[in-house]
Formats: sequence, C-alpha cells, structure tokens
Amino acid sequence: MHELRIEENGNLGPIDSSRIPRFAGAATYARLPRLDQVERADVKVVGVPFDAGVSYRPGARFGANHVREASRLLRPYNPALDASPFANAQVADAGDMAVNPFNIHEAIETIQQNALDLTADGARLLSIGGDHTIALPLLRAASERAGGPVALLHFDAHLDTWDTYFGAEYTHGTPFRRAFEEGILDTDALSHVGTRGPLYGKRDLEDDRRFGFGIVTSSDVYYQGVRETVAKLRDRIGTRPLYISVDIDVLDPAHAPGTGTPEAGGITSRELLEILRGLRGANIVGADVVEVSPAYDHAEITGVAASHVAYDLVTLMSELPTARSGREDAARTTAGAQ
Ligand SMILES: N=C(N)NCCCC(=O)O
Ligand SMILES: [Zn+2]
Ligand SMILES: [Zn+2]
Repeated sequence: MHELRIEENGNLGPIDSSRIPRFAGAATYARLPRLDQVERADVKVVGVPFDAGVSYRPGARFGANHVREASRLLRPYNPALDASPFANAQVADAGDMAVNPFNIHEAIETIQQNALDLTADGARLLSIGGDHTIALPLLRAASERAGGPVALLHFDAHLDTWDTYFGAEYTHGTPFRRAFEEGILDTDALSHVGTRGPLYGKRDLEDDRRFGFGIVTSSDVYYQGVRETVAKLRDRIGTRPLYISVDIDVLDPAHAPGTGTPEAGGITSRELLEILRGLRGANIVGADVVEVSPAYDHAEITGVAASHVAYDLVTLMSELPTARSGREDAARTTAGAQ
C-alpha cells in the first residue's frame, strides 16, 4: 500500500495517521521512515535486540519492537517543548542491529561497530530496547565520535556500577564500572537519577562515589522536585558532550511494570519527561532507552512510557546542529558573503 507521509522542511516524516489508520502496517518508531527510505538522517533510532546480560527476568531482547508498537499514537508536534521534531530534522528508524544472542563479547563488538557506522555521517543515535549491558558499547562509540570522554546522565533504579556477577564482567549491572575503567567517561560530570532499593552493601555507594558519580535518588526527586533536580544536573553537565542512558526501571513499577529488575518507590513518567525537557540545549551526543521487557508489561504501560521518553529525547536531539546543518550553515554564510 502507498505510504502517505507528512513532509516538512524537506524532511520525510511519519505516515499521516489522519489518512492511514495508525494501527495499520508494520511498525517503525513513531511511524517514521526506515533509514533506507531516506537519503540521509540527522537523528537515527535503532533497535538493539539483546538481553544476554540480565541477572533476573529476561525479555528485553523484545523491547525495541514493543516500543515501536507502542509509539503508533505519537503525533508530530511536541507541545511541551513547542517543537516539531520530525520537521526540525530528518529522523529515521534504522531497524535492528543483528546481535549474537549466544556470545556477549561478540555482541558488544557488533553494537559498538554498528553505532560507529550509524554515526559516521554525523547523525545522532538513539538506541531502543535491549538490556543495560548495551550502554557500554554505545558509550564507547559515543566517546570515539565525541573525541574523548563524555558526560553521563543515567536514569535508573540501579547504580549499574557493580563489578561482576558469577565472575562475568559484562552484564547489565556493570556497564558503567567498565566504562569508568576504560576512561571513556568524563568523571566530573556523571550523575545517576532515580536510584533506590536495596544494595549488596555500603561499599557499592563508596565505589560509585570513587568513580565520580553524583546521585539524585528517587526520594531526592520527590523532596526537591523537578526544577531543583534539573538545575543540579545542568550545572554538572554544562556544555560537555552528553550521553543519556534511560533504564525504564527508573520509573515506579506502576508506570513501568514491563522490566526485568523492578524496584518499588520510583519516579513517575511525568517527572522523568519533565527532567528530560529541562535538558533542552544540552549537547546530547547519544542516548538509549533500555530494559523494556514486554512479557511483563500490561496494556503497553511500559511501552507507552518508553516511546514517550524516546520522543522527548528525539525532540531534544532534533534541535541540535548536525554535520549536515553545519555544512548548510557554512554554505549559507558563504553565499551571503558573495
Ligand atoms: N540494569 C538493571 N536494570 N539492573 C541491574 C540489576 C543487577 C542486579 O541484579 O543486582
Ligand atoms: Zn535498572
Ligand atoms: Zn540499568
């Protein structure tokens, strides 16, 4: 069937849901074009179907397609930010990475390489689905593209700076300790937001502090509110290249039941979206939304939350300069000078 798409500023947007029912057809993120349907893209959304790093409930390998399905109701104008992300920039769905489910080391290599390939043209990358293990190769790629260590804003119930599980170094509870050890994190600008729940011992927090992390716990968000939280984060991040990692279990299980390691007492989806919106203008070089496990979801609650988180991230990324807009600006300046 012919796809009737919204087109603005020369950017090919979503299938028009007022002319083709939004529940029809195969799902791409926000009904956006696939990457092979556009000449180039400023922001790419890619799925990472991998969950071989989990310590409890499995299923995040199915997260990306669940988020795509739940994203059919998104509309092209974002009133909270007075922005039209798909008109601002060419956004496209790059499909799923072909990740080896039987070999974690190979999977990590593949994710890193795919992320580098997808950003070779200066595009910004948002990854959806997968367990939190994947943040390590995505951070490696982001720091390579940024030309050095990156700031990290990590939304999660968990620290994910643990050392090993069953002797395994690469798991969903350990990506940020590995990233710290590899020197790809800017240790002056590392924050966890939304952490809560029991730890293995006090040592977990001591190690985490030693790596440079500041913590805004779930309770801190409750007591301080969104505004103070945003002010603190912005102060810490400044203009540094920033990677944002969103583990959907940062939300209370009432807002995101479909996840592998749920913890009571989480922030609300409203709080998370408002904090993200407060980061407008920050130099986001890459982002992920991970740990969506559809088998534990109900009525797409988690999928809807994740698709909206991704939507605000895409909106923020769509407003940032890309290699292409940089070239266009340069071309305009040159033309204007003649
Ligand atoms: N990254 C997530 N979602 N969870 C980590 C939990 C690790 C543990 O089982 O202690
Ligand atoms: Zn978590
Ligand atoms: Zn996590």
